Amino acid sequence: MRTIDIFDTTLRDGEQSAGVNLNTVEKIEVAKQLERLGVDVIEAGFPAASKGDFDAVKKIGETIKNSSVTGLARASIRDIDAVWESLKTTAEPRLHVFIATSPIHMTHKLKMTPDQVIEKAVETVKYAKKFFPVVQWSAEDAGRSDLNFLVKIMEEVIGAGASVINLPDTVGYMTPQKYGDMFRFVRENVPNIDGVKLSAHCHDDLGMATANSLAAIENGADQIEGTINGIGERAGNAALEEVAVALRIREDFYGASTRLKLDEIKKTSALVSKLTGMRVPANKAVVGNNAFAHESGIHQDGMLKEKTTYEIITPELIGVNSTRLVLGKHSGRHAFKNKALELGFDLTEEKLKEAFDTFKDLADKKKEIVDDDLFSILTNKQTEIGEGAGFKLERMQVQYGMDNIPTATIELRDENGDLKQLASTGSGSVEAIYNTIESMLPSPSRLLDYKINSVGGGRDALAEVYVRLEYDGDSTSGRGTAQDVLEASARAYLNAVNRMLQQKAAMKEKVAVKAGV
Ligand SMILES: CC(=O)SCCNC(=O)CCNC(=O)[C@H](O)C(C)(C)COP(=O)(O)OP(=O)(O)OC[C@H]1O[C@@H](n2cnc3c(N)ncnc32)[C@H](O)[C@@H]1OP(=O)(O)O
Ligand SMILES: CC(C)C(=O)C(=O)O
Repeated sequence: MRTIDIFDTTLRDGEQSAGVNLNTVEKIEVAKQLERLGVDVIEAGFPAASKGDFDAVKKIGETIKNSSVTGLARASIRDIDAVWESLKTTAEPRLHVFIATSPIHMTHKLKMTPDQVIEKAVETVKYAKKFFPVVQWSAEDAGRSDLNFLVKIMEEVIGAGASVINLPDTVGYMTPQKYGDMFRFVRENVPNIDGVKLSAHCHDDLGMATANSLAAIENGADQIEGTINGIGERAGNAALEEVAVALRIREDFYGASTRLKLDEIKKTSALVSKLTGMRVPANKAVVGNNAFAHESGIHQDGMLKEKTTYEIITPELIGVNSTRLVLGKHSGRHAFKNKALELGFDLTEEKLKEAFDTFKDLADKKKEIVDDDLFSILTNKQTEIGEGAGFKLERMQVQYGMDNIPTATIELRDENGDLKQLASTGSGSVEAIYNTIESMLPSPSRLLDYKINSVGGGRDALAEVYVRLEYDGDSTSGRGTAQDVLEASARAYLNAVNRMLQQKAAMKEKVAVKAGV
Protein backbone atom coordinates (compact mmCIF):
# COMPACT_ATOMS: atom_id res chain seq x y z
CA MET A 1 0.00 0.00 0.00
CA ARG A 2 1.27 3.52 -0.82
CA THR A 3 1.90 5.98 2.01
CA ILE A 4 0.81 9.55 1.36
CA ASP A 5 2.67 12.40 3.09
CA ILE A 6 0.51 14.89 4.95
CA PHE A 7 1.54 18.54 4.70
CA ASP A 8 -0.40 20.64 7.17
CA THR A 9 -0.85 24.34 6.43
CA THR A 10 -3.30 25.22 9.23
CA LEU A 11 -0.79 27.75 10.57
CA ARG A 12 -0.17 29.38 7.17
CA ASP A 13 -3.07 29.03 4.71
CA GLY A 14 -5.41 28.25 7.63
CA GLU A 15 -4.42 31.47 9.36
CA GLN A 16 -5.26 33.30 6.11
CA SER A 17 -8.96 32.73 7.02
CA ALA A 18 -10.64 36.11 7.38
CA GLY A 19 -10.73 37.16 11.04
CA VAL A 20 -8.22 34.54 12.31
CA ASN A 21 -5.15 35.74 14.14
CA LEU A 22 -3.10 33.39 16.32
CA ASN A 23 -0.27 34.53 18.53
CA THR A 24 2.99 32.61 18.87
CA VAL A 25 1.97 30.73 22.03
CA GLU A 26 -1.23 29.56 20.34
CA LYS A 27 0.63 28.56 17.18
CA ILE A 28 3.07 26.48 19.20
CA GLU A 29 0.17 24.67 20.88
CA VAL A 30 -1.36 23.89 17.47
CA ALA A 31 2.03 22.75 16.13
CA LYS A 32 2.56 20.43 19.11
CA GLN A 33 -0.84 18.88 18.56
CA LEU A 34 -0.13 18.49 14.81
CA GLU A 35 3.06 16.68 15.78
CA ARG A 36 1.02 14.36 18.05
CA LEU A 37 -1.39 13.82 15.17
CA GLY A 38 1.61 12.68 13.14
CA VAL A 39 1.64 15.10 10.19
CA ASP A 40 4.78 14.81 8.07
CA VAL A 41 5.25 18.52 7.38
CA ILE A 42 4.04 21.58 9.30
CA GLU A 43 3.94 24.80 7.29
CA ALA A 44 4.38 27.15 10.22
CA GLY A 45 3.93 30.49 8.45
CA PHE A 46 5.29 33.04 5.99
CA PRO A 47 8.37 34.49 7.74
CA ALA A 48 8.74 37.51 5.41
CA ALA A 49 5.15 38.59 6.08
CA SER A 50 5.71 39.99 9.58
CA LYS A 51 7.92 39.92 12.65
CA GLY A 52 5.24 37.87 14.41
CA ASP A 53 5.19 35.24 11.65
CA PHE A 54 8.99 35.09 11.62
CA ASP A 55 9.16 34.53 15.39
CA ALA A 56 6.41 31.91 15.33
CA VAL A 57 8.10 29.91 12.55
CA LYS A 58 11.43 30.10 14.40
CA LYS A 59 9.96 28.95 17.72
CA ILE A 60 7.97 26.15 16.09
CA GLY A 61 11.13 25.01 14.29
CA GLU A 62 12.92 24.88 17.65
CA THR A 63 10.06 23.05 19.40
CA ILE A 64 8.91 20.41 16.93
CA LYS A 65 11.06 17.29 16.59
CA ASN A 66 8.95 14.64 14.88
CA SER A 67 7.48 16.54 11.91
CA SER A 68 9.51 18.66 9.52
CA VAL A 69 8.81 22.36 9.66
CA THR A 70 8.66 24.62 6.64
CA GLY A 71 7.98 28.27 5.84
CA LEU A 72 6.53 29.89 2.71
CA ALA A 73 8.38 32.33 0.45
CA ARG A 74 7.63 34.14 -2.80
CA ALA A 75 10.16 33.72 -5.59
CA SER A 76 12.22 36.39 -3.89
CA ILE A 77 15.67 36.28 -2.31
CA ARG A 78 14.46 38.38 0.62
CA ASP A 79 11.59 35.96 1.37
CA ILE A 80 13.88 32.92 1.08
CA ASP A 81 16.44 34.53 3.40
CA ALA A 82 13.66 35.13 5.95
CA VAL A 83 12.70 31.42 5.90
CA TRP A 84 16.37 30.44 6.22
CA GLU A 85 16.93 32.81 9.15
CA SER A 86 13.90 31.40 10.94
CA LEU A 87 14.64 27.70 10.32
CA LYS A 88 18.40 27.40 9.96
CA THR A 89 18.86 25.79 13.38
CA THR A 90 16.23 23.08 12.82
CA ALA A 91 17.21 19.49 12.03
CA GLU A 92 15.90 19.50 8.46
CA PRO A 93 15.20 23.06 7.26
CA ARG A 94 12.71 22.92 4.44
CA LEU A 95 11.59 25.68 2.10
CA HIS A 96 8.31 26.16 0.28
CA VAL A 97 8.72 28.65 -2.55
CA PHE A 98 6.02 29.56 -5.06
CA ILE A 99 5.30 31.57 -8.19
CA ALA A 100 2.13 31.74 -10.25
CA THR A 101 2.00 29.98 -13.61
CA SER A 102 -1.49 30.71 -14.97
CA PRO A 103 -1.89 33.27 -17.76
CA ILE A 104 -4.30 35.29 -15.57
CA HIS A 105 -1.82 35.55 -12.69
CA MET A 106 1.30 36.03 -14.83
CA THR A 107 -0.29 38.79 -16.91
CA HIS A 108 -2.31 40.74 -14.37
CA LYS A 109 -0.65 40.12 -11.02
CA LEU A 110 3.03 39.42 -11.66
CA LYS A 111 3.12 41.42 -14.91
CA MET A 112 5.71 38.95 -16.20
CA THR A 113 6.02 36.92 -19.39
CA PRO A 114 6.07 33.10 -19.10
CA ASP A 115 9.81 33.11 -19.87
CA GLN A 116 10.46 35.64 -17.10
CA VAL A 117 8.48 33.43 -14.69
CA ILE A 118 10.60 30.41 -15.61
CA GLU A 119 13.78 32.45 -15.17
CA LYS A 120 12.67 33.75 -11.75
CA ALA A 121 11.57 30.27 -10.60
CA VAL A 122 14.89 28.70 -11.61
CA GLU A 123 16.99 31.51 -10.12
CA THR A 124 15.22 31.32 -6.75
CA VAL A 125 15.19 27.51 -6.52
CA LYS A 126 18.92 27.47 -7.31
CA TYR A 127 19.53 30.10 -4.63
CA ALA A 128 17.42 28.20 -2.09
CA LYS A 129 19.23 24.94 -2.79
CA LYS A 130 22.45 26.47 -1.41
CA PHE A 131 20.80 26.46 2.02
CA PHE A 132 17.90 24.01 2.14
CA PRO A 133 18.23 20.24 1.70
CA VAL A 134 14.55 20.06 0.69
CA VAL A 135 13.02 22.68 -1.58
CA GLN A 136 9.33 22.41 -2.41
CA TRP A 137 8.29 24.50 -5.39
CA SER A 138 4.65 25.45 -6.06
CA ALA A 139 3.05 26.55 -9.30
CA GLU A 140 0.42 28.89 -7.91
CA ASP A 141 -2.89 28.60 -9.79
CA ALA A 142 -1.64 25.42 -11.50
CA GLY A 143 -5.28 24.47 -12.01
CA ARG A 144 -5.75 27.29 -14.54
CA SER A 145 -2.28 26.96 -16.08
CA ASP A 146 -1.45 25.64 -19.52
CA LEU A 147 -0.41 22.00 -19.12
CA ASN A 148 2.49 22.23 -21.59
CA PHE A 149 3.80 25.31 -19.79
CA LEU A 150 3.56 23.43 -16.48
CA VAL A 151 5.60 20.56 -17.94
CA LYS A 152 8.24 23.02 -19.18
CA ILE A 153 8.62 24.98 -15.93
CA MET A 154 8.56 21.82 -13.83
CA GLU A 155 11.39 20.33 -15.84
CA GLU A 156 13.41 23.52 -15.25
CA VAL A 157 12.80 23.81 -11.48
CA ILE A 158 13.49 20.12 -10.95
CA GLY A 159 16.75 20.65 -12.81
CA ALA A 160 17.47 23.57 -10.45
CA GLY A 161 17.03 21.35 -7.39
CA ALA A 162 13.34 21.21 -6.35
CA SER A 163 12.47 17.76 -5.04
CA VAL A 164 8.79 18.33 -4.20
CA ILE A 165 6.47 19.93 -6.75
CA ASN A 166 3.10 21.20 -5.66
CA LEU A 167 0.30 21.83 -8.16
CA PRO A 168 -2.26 23.92 -6.28
CA ASP A 169 -5.84 24.52 -7.28
CA THR A 170 -5.45 27.98 -5.79
CA VAL A 171 -8.96 29.21 -6.56
CA GLY A 172 -10.91 25.95 -6.12
CA TYR A 173 -11.81 25.80 -9.82
CA MET A 174 -10.93 22.19 -10.56
CA THR A 175 -13.14 19.11 -10.76
CA PRO A 176 -11.87 15.71 -9.60
CA GLN A 177 -11.53 14.47 -13.20
CA LYS A 178 -9.61 17.55 -14.40
CA TYR A 179 -7.36 17.74 -11.35
CA GLY A 180 -6.53 14.04 -11.57
CA ASP A 181 -5.78 14.40 -15.31
CA MET A 182 -3.29 17.17 -14.53
CA PHE A 183 -1.31 14.93 -12.16
CA ARG A 184 -1.29 12.06 -14.66
CA PHE A 185 -0.23 14.40 -17.49
CA VAL A 186 2.78 15.82 -15.67
CA ARG A 187 3.84 12.37 -14.38
CA GLU A 188 3.81 11.13 -17.98
CA ASN A 189 5.37 14.17 -19.65
CA VAL A 190 7.97 15.78 -17.37
CA PRO A 191 11.17 13.95 -18.41
CA ASN A 192 13.10 14.29 -15.12
CA ILE A 193 10.19 13.59 -12.73
CA ASP A 194 11.47 10.28 -11.34
CA GLY A 195 12.16 10.57 -7.60
CA VAL A 196 10.27 13.87 -7.36
CA LYS A 197 7.30 14.02 -4.99
CA LEU A 198 4.08 15.48 -6.37
CA SER A 199 1.88 17.41 -3.97
CA ALA A 200 -1.79 18.48 -4.16
CA HIS A 201 -3.14 21.65 -2.55
CA CYS A 202 -6.87 22.23 -3.00
CA HIS A 203 -9.27 25.02 -2.10
CA ASP A 204 -12.94 24.50 -1.44
CA ASP A 205 -14.63 27.28 -3.44
CA LEU A 206 -16.87 24.77 -5.22
CA GLY A 207 -16.97 22.32 -2.29
CA MET A 208 -14.65 19.88 -4.08
CA ALA A 209 -11.36 20.21 -2.17
CA THR A 210 -11.50 16.77 -0.56
CA ALA A 211 -12.70 15.03 -3.73
CA ASN A 212 -10.01 16.78 -5.78
CA SER A 213 -7.29 15.80 -3.29
CA LEU A 214 -8.40 12.16 -3.47
CA ALA A 215 -8.45 12.34 -7.27
CA ALA A 216 -4.86 13.61 -7.17
CA ILE A 217 -3.88 10.58 -5.05
CA GLU A 218 -5.56 8.26 -7.55
CA ASN A 219 -3.42 9.86 -10.25
CA GLY A 220 -0.02 9.78 -8.60
CA ALA A 221 0.14 12.52 -5.94
CA ASP A 222 2.51 11.59 -3.10
CA GLN A 223 1.60 14.39 -0.72
CA ILE A 224 -1.63 16.13 0.27
CA GLU A 225 -1.72 19.66 1.64
CA GLY A 226 -4.59 20.94 3.70
CA THR A 227 -5.74 22.24 7.04
CA ILE A 228 -7.54 20.97 10.10
CA ASN A 229 -11.30 21.60 9.84
CA GLY A 230 -10.68 22.84 6.28
CA ILE A 231 -10.05 26.42 7.41
CA GLY A 232 -8.19 28.74 5.05
CA GLU A 233 -8.33 31.55 2.53
CA ARG A 234 -11.92 32.22 1.28
CA ALA A 235 -13.93 28.97 1.45
CA GLY A 236 -10.92 27.19 2.93
CA ASN A 237 -8.58 24.34 2.07
CA ALA A 238 -9.00 20.58 1.86
CA ALA A 239 -9.84 19.28 5.34
CA LEU A 240 -6.99 16.90 6.19
CA GLU A 241 -9.14 14.86 8.56
CA GLU A 242 -11.56 14.17 5.70
CA VAL A 243 -8.82 13.07 3.32
CA ALA A 244 -7.11 10.83 5.92
CA VAL A 245 -10.33 9.19 7.10
CA ALA A 246 -11.56 8.69 3.52
CA LEU A 247 -8.29 6.90 2.73
CA ARG A 248 -8.75 4.66 5.79
CA ILE A 249 -12.44 3.88 5.25
CA ARG A 250 -12.03 3.36 1.48
CA GLU A 251 -8.64 1.66 1.67
CA ASP A 252 -10.17 -0.98 -0.61
CA PHE A 253 -10.49 1.64 -3.36
CA TYR A 254 -7.54 4.03 -2.89
CA GLY A 255 -4.96 1.49 -1.68
CA ALA A 256 -3.17 4.31 0.16
CA SER A 257 -2.77 5.38 3.76
CA THR A 258 -1.20 8.16 5.82
CA ARG A 259 0.97 8.16 8.94
CA LEU A 260 -1.65 10.11 10.90
CA LYS A 261 -2.77 8.84 14.29
CA LEU A 262 -6.41 9.12 13.45
CA ASP A 263 -7.51 8.99 17.08
CA GLU A 264 -5.88 12.42 17.58
CA ILE A 265 -8.19 13.99 15.00
CA LYS A 266 -11.04 15.09 17.24
CA LYS A 267 -8.69 16.70 19.73
CA THR A 268 -6.80 18.53 16.99
CA SER A 269 -10.03 19.74 15.46
CA ALA A 270 -11.31 21.02 18.83
CA LEU A 271 -8.03 22.84 19.57
CA VAL A 272 -7.93 24.55 16.17
CA SER A 273 -11.59 25.52 16.46
CA LYS A 274 -11.14 26.92 19.95
CA LEU A 275 -8.01 28.94 19.22
CA THR A 276 -9.16 30.31 15.86
CA GLY A 277 -12.76 30.94 16.92
CA MET A 278 -13.90 29.16 13.77
CA ARG A 279 -16.70 26.91 14.90
CA VAL A 280 -16.99 23.48 13.28
CA PRO A 281 -20.47 23.13 11.75
CA ALA A 282 -22.45 20.34 13.46
CA ASN A 283 -22.88 18.49 10.16
CA LYS A 284 -19.23 18.77 9.10
CA ALA A 285 -17.85 15.44 7.83
CA VAL A 286 -15.74 13.49 10.35
CA VAL A 287 -15.47 16.13 13.10
CA GLY A 288 -18.93 17.77 13.30
CA ASN A 289 -20.84 17.20 16.52
CA ASN A 290 -23.60 15.42 14.62
CA ALA A 291 -21.23 13.19 12.64
CA PHE A 292 -22.04 10.28 14.96
CA ALA A 293 -25.56 11.29 16.04
CA HIS A 294 -28.43 9.15 14.78
CA GLU A 295 -31.72 11.01 15.00
CA SER A 296 -34.54 9.17 13.30
CA GLY A 297 -36.36 6.07 14.51
CA ILE A 298 -35.47 3.81 11.58
CA HIS A 299 -31.79 4.71 11.88
CA GLN A 300 -31.79 4.25 15.66
CA ASP A 301 -33.50 0.88 15.26
CA GLY A 302 -30.83 -0.15 12.72
CA MET A 303 -28.00 1.06 14.99
CA LEU A 304 -29.39 -0.90 17.94
CA LYS A 305 -29.59 -4.08 15.85
CA GLU A 306 -26.23 -3.69 14.08
CA LYS A 307 -24.06 -0.56 14.08
CA THR A 308 -22.74 -1.07 10.57
CA THR A 309 -26.24 -0.43 9.17
CA TYR A 310 -25.69 3.33 9.50
CA GLU A 311 -22.15 3.84 10.80
CA ILE A 312 -19.23 3.75 8.37
CA ILE A 313 -16.80 5.54 10.71
CA THR A 314 -16.62 4.59 14.37
CA PRO A 315 -16.31 7.53 16.77
CA GLU A 316 -13.34 5.77 18.40
CA LEU A 317 -11.42 5.92 15.11
CA ILE A 318 -11.09 9.71 15.40
CA GLY A 319 -10.71 9.74 19.18
CA VAL A 320 -14.26 10.41 20.29
CA ASN A 321 -14.55 8.53 23.53
CA SER A 322 -18.01 7.09 24.03
CA THR A 323 -17.28 6.16 27.65
CA ARG A 324 -17.25 9.32 29.66
CA LEU A 325 -15.29 9.71 32.88
CA VAL A 326 -17.27 12.40 34.63
CA LEU A 327 -15.32 14.82 36.75
CA GLY A 328 -17.25 16.76 39.35
CA LYS A 329 -16.81 18.76 42.52
CA HIS A 330 -15.72 15.64 44.40
CA SER A 331 -12.88 14.83 42.01
CA GLY A 332 -9.31 15.33 43.17
CA ARG A 333 -6.03 16.48 41.68
CA HIS A 334 -4.98 13.03 40.47
CA ALA A 335 -8.09 12.42 38.41
CA PHE A 336 -7.82 15.97 37.07
CA LYS A 337 -4.17 15.59 36.08
CA ASN A 338 -4.92 12.22 34.52
CA LYS A 339 -7.77 13.68 32.50
CA ALA A 340 -5.62 16.64 31.41
CA LEU A 341 -2.94 14.26 30.12
CA GLU A 342 -5.58 12.15 28.39
CA LEU A 343 -6.81 15.31 26.63
CA GLY A 344 -3.25 16.05 25.49
CA PHE A 345 -2.29 18.79 27.99
CA ASP A 346 1.06 18.53 29.72
CA LEU A 347 0.90 21.61 31.95
CA THR A 348 3.49 22.79 34.44
CA GLU A 349 2.61 22.03 38.08
CA GLU A 350 1.76 25.70 38.63
CA LYS A 351 -0.57 25.96 35.63
CA LEU A 352 -2.12 22.63 36.53
CA LYS A 353 -2.89 23.91 40.01
CA GLU A 354 -4.47 27.07 38.59
CA ALA A 355 -6.50 25.05 36.10
CA PHE A 356 -7.61 22.74 38.94
CA ASP A 357 -8.80 25.77 40.96
CA THR A 358 -10.79 27.04 37.94
CA PHE A 359 -12.25 23.57 37.50
CA LYS A 360 -13.31 23.41 41.18
CA ASP A 361 -14.95 26.85 40.92
CA LEU A 362 -16.87 25.70 37.86
CA ALA A 363 -17.78 22.38 39.47
CA ASP A 364 -19.46 24.31 42.29
CA LYS A 365 -21.69 26.10 39.78
CA LYS A 366 -22.26 23.42 37.18
CA LYS A 367 -24.01 20.07 37.59
CA GLU A 368 -21.66 18.04 35.47
CA ILE A 369 -18.26 18.88 33.99
CA VAL A 370 -17.87 17.40 30.51
CA ASP A 371 -14.75 17.00 28.38
CA ASP A 372 -15.56 20.17 26.42
CA ASP A 373 -15.51 22.22 29.66
CA LEU A 374 -12.15 20.76 30.67
CA PHE A 375 -10.75 21.27 27.19
CA SER A 376 -11.75 24.93 27.41
CA ILE A 377 -10.22 25.46 30.86
CA LEU A 378 -6.99 23.69 29.93
CA THR A 379 -6.60 25.44 26.55
CA ASN A 380 -7.14 28.82 28.19
CA LYS A 381 -4.54 28.02 30.84
CA GLN A 382 -2.05 26.66 28.30
CA THR A 383 -2.25 29.72 26.05
CA GLU A 384 -3.01 32.48 28.53
CA ILE A 385 -1.16 35.75 28.56
CA GLY A 386 1.31 36.00 31.47
CA GLU A 387 0.47 37.67 34.76
CA GLY A 388 0.71 41.42 34.85
CA ALA A 389 0.18 41.80 31.11
CA GLY A 390 -2.57 44.31 30.50
CA PHE A 391 -5.97 44.76 32.06
CA LYS A 392 -7.70 42.44 34.50
CA LEU A 393 -11.45 42.29 35.09
CA GLU A 394 -11.99 42.57 38.85
CA ARG A 395 -15.75 43.15 39.15
CA MET A 396 -18.67 43.78 36.88
CA GLN A 397 -22.32 44.57 37.44
CA VAL A 398 -24.88 44.92 34.66
CA GLN A 399 -28.38 46.33 35.03
CA TYR A 400 -30.90 45.35 32.42
CA GLY A 401 -34.68 45.67 32.28
CA MET A 402 -37.00 45.94 29.29
CA ASP A 403 -37.96 49.49 30.25
CA ASN A 404 -34.57 50.53 31.65
CA ILE A 405 -31.40 51.77 30.01
CA PRO A 406 -28.82 48.96 30.18
CA THR A 407 -25.93 50.04 32.37
CA ALA A 408 -22.62 48.33 33.08
CA THR A 409 -20.39 49.16 36.05
CA ILE A 410 -16.91 47.75 35.73
CA GLU A 411 -13.84 47.60 37.92
CA LEU A 412 -10.58 46.99 36.07
CA ARG A 413 -7.01 46.62 37.31
CA ASP A 414 -4.68 48.27 34.85
CA GLU A 415 -1.13 47.38 33.78
CA ASN A 416 0.34 49.21 36.79
CA GLY A 417 -1.92 47.42 39.26
CA ASP A 418 -4.20 50.46 39.81
CA LEU A 419 -7.94 49.93 40.17
CA LYS A 420 -10.33 51.92 37.98
CA GLN A 421 -14.10 51.98 38.16
CA LEU A 422 -16.63 53.34 35.65
CA ALA A 423 -20.25 52.96 34.56
CA SER A 424 -21.70 53.55 31.08
CA THR A 425 -24.93 52.81 29.26
CA GLY A 426 -25.61 51.16 25.92
CA SER A 427 -28.49 50.01 23.77
CA GLY A 428 -27.99 46.45 25.10
CA SER A 429 -26.06 44.82 27.95
CA VAL A 430 -23.04 43.84 25.84
CA GLU A 431 -22.87 47.31 24.30
CA ALA A 432 -23.02 48.87 27.78
CA ILE A 433 -20.09 46.65 28.84
CA TYR A 434 -18.08 47.53 25.74
CA ASN A 435 -18.83 51.25 26.05
CA THR A 436 -17.58 51.12 29.63
CA ILE A 437 -14.40 49.20 28.80
CA GLU A 438 -13.66 51.45 25.81
CA SER A 439 -13.94 54.56 28.02
CA MET A 440 -11.49 53.04 30.52
CA LEU A 441 -8.77 52.12 28.00
CA PRO A 442 -5.91 54.53 27.32
CA SER A 443 -6.13 54.19 23.51
CA PRO A 444 -9.14 54.26 21.19
CA SER A 445 -10.73 50.92 20.39
CA ARG A 446 -13.64 49.70 18.25
CA LEU A 447 -15.43 46.36 18.02
CA LEU A 448 -15.26 44.83 14.52
CA ASP A 449 -16.75 41.39 15.04
CA TYR A 450 -18.45 39.41 17.84
CA LYS A 451 -19.21 35.69 17.92
CA ILE A 452 -20.57 33.50 20.68
CA ASN A 453 -20.49 29.71 21.05
CA SER A 454 -21.70 27.46 23.81
CA VAL A 455 -19.24 24.87 25.09
CA GLY A 456 -20.84 21.50 25.83
CA GLY A 457 -24.58 21.17 26.03
CA GLY A 458 -27.35 22.03 28.42
CA ARG A 459 -28.55 25.13 30.23
CA ASP A 460 -25.39 25.42 32.29
CA ALA A 461 -23.02 25.27 29.30
CA LEU A 462 -20.04 27.62 29.27
CA ALA A 463 -20.23 30.66 26.99
CA GLU A 464 -17.26 31.28 24.73
CA VAL A 465 -17.06 34.69 23.08
CA TYR A 466 -14.71 35.65 20.23
CA VAL A 467 -14.14 39.28 19.30
CA ARG A 468 -12.14 41.15 16.73
CA LEU A 469 -11.27 44.77 17.50
CA GLU A 470 -9.28 47.68 16.37
CA TYR A 471 -7.14 48.89 19.27
CA ASP A 472 -4.73 51.77 19.01
CA GLY A 473 -5.00 51.62 15.20
CA ASP A 474 -4.23 47.88 14.88
CA SER A 475 -6.48 44.89 14.51
CA THR A 476 -6.50 42.25 17.24
CA SER A 477 -8.68 39.38 18.37
CA GLY A 478 -9.46 37.68 21.65
CA ARG A 479 -11.61 35.12 23.37
CA GLY A 480 -13.25 34.83 26.75
CA THR A 481 -14.92 31.94 28.51
CA ALA A 482 -17.29 32.10 31.47
CA GLN A 483 -20.53 30.59 32.59
CA ASP A 484 -22.18 33.94 32.07
CA VAL A 485 -22.46 35.38 28.55
CA LEU A 486 -21.83 38.94 29.73
CA GLU A 487 -18.73 38.03 31.71
CA ALA A 488 -17.39 36.02 28.73
CA SER A 489 -18.03 39.09 26.52
CA ALA A 490 -16.07 41.39 28.83
CA ARG A 491 -13.23 38.88 29.16
CA ALA A 492 -12.98 38.43 25.37
CA TYR A 493 -12.68 42.20 24.83
CA LEU A 494 -9.94 42.55 27.45
CA ASN A 495 -8.15 39.45 26.14
CA ALA A 496 -7.99 41.05 22.67
CA VAL A 497 -6.57 44.29 24.11
CA ASN A 498 -4.08 42.39 26.30
CA ARG A 499 -2.88 40.30 23.37
CA MET A 500 -2.18 43.47 21.42
CA LEU A 501 -0.39 45.09 24.38
CA GLN A 502 1.70 41.98 24.88
CA GLN A 503 2.65 41.90 21.19
CA LYS A 504 3.64 45.57 21.26
CA ALA A 505 5.65 45.11 24.47
CA ALA A 506 7.53 42.16 22.92
CA MET A 507 8.34 44.25 19.82
CA LYS A 508 9.59 47.13 21.97
CA GLU A 509 11.79 44.77 23.96
CA LYS A 510 13.31 43.38 20.76
CA VAL A 511 14.03 46.85 19.39
CA ALA A 512 15.61 47.82 22.71
CA VAL A 513 17.76 44.66 22.78
CA LYS A 514 18.88 45.32 19.19
CA ALA A 515 19.74 48.92 20.03
CA GLY A 516 21.66 47.68 23.08
CA VAL A 517 19.42 49.62 25.50
C1 LIG B 1 -2.00 31.62 -2.73
C2 LIG B 1 -1.45 32.08 -1.47
O1 LIG B 1 -2.00 31.76 -0.44
S1 LIG B 1 -0.07 33.00 -1.49
C3 LIG B 1 0.30 33.39 0.18
C4 LIG B 1 -0.52 34.53 0.66
N1 LIG B 1 0.02 34.99 1.89
C5 LIG B 1 0.33 36.24 2.11
O2 LIG B 1 0.12 37.11 1.28
C6 LIG B 1 0.98 36.52 3.44
C7 LIG B 1 0.73 37.90 3.95
N2 LIG B 1 1.25 38.88 3.03
C8 LIG B 1 1.99 39.95 3.36
O3 LIG B 1 2.29 40.17 4.53
C9 LIG B 1 2.42 40.84 2.26
O4 LIG B 1 1.55 40.67 1.14
C10 LIG B 1 3.90 40.59 1.81
C11 LIG B 1 4.82 40.93 2.99
C12 LIG B 1 4.12 39.12 1.43
C13 LIG B 1 4.25 41.45 0.63
O5 LIG B 1 3.88 42.76 0.93
P1 LIG B 1 4.16 43.97 -0.09
O6 LIG B 1 5.61 43.99 -0.41
O7 LIG B 1 3.58 45.18 0.54
O8 LIG B 1 3.43 43.59 -1.45
P2 LIG B 1 1.88 43.38 -1.77
O9 LIG B 1 1.33 42.35 -0.86
O10 LIG B 1 1.13 44.66 -1.80
O11 LIG B 1 1.97 42.82 -3.26
C14 LIG B 1 2.55 41.59 -3.53
C15 LIG B 1 3.77 41.73 -4.42
O12 LIG B 1 4.40 40.45 -4.50
C16 LIG B 1 4.42 40.02 -5.88
N3 LIG B 1 4.28 38.59 -5.88
C17 LIG B 1 3.18 37.85 -5.62
N4 LIG B 1 3.48 36.56 -5.66
C18 LIG B 1 4.79 36.47 -5.93
C19 LIG B 1 5.67 35.38 -6.07
N5 LIG B 1 5.23 34.14 -5.90
N6 LIG B 1 6.95 35.62 -6.33
C20 LIG B 1 7.42 36.87 -6.47
N7 LIG B 1 6.61 37.96 -6.35
C21 LIG B 1 5.31 37.74 -6.07
C22 LIG B 1 3.25 40.75 -6.50
O13 LIG B 1 3.35 40.77 -7.89
C23 LIG B 1 3.41 42.11 -5.85
O14 LIG B 1 4.53 42.73 -6.45
P3 LIG B 1 4.57 44.30 -6.88
O15 LIG B 1 4.64 45.02 -5.58
O16 LIG B 1 5.80 44.41 -7.68
O17 LIG B 1 3.31 44.56 -7.65
C1 LIG C 1 1.24 29.14 -2.00
C2 LIG C 1 0.30 28.17 -2.59
C3 LIG C 1 0.71 26.78 -2.30
C4 LIG C 1 -1.09 28.36 -2.12
O1 LIG C 1 -1.35 28.54 -0.97
C5 LIG C 1 -2.14 28.25 -3.13
O2 LIG C 1 -1.85 28.23 -4.31
O3 LIG C 1 -3.33 28.21 -2.71
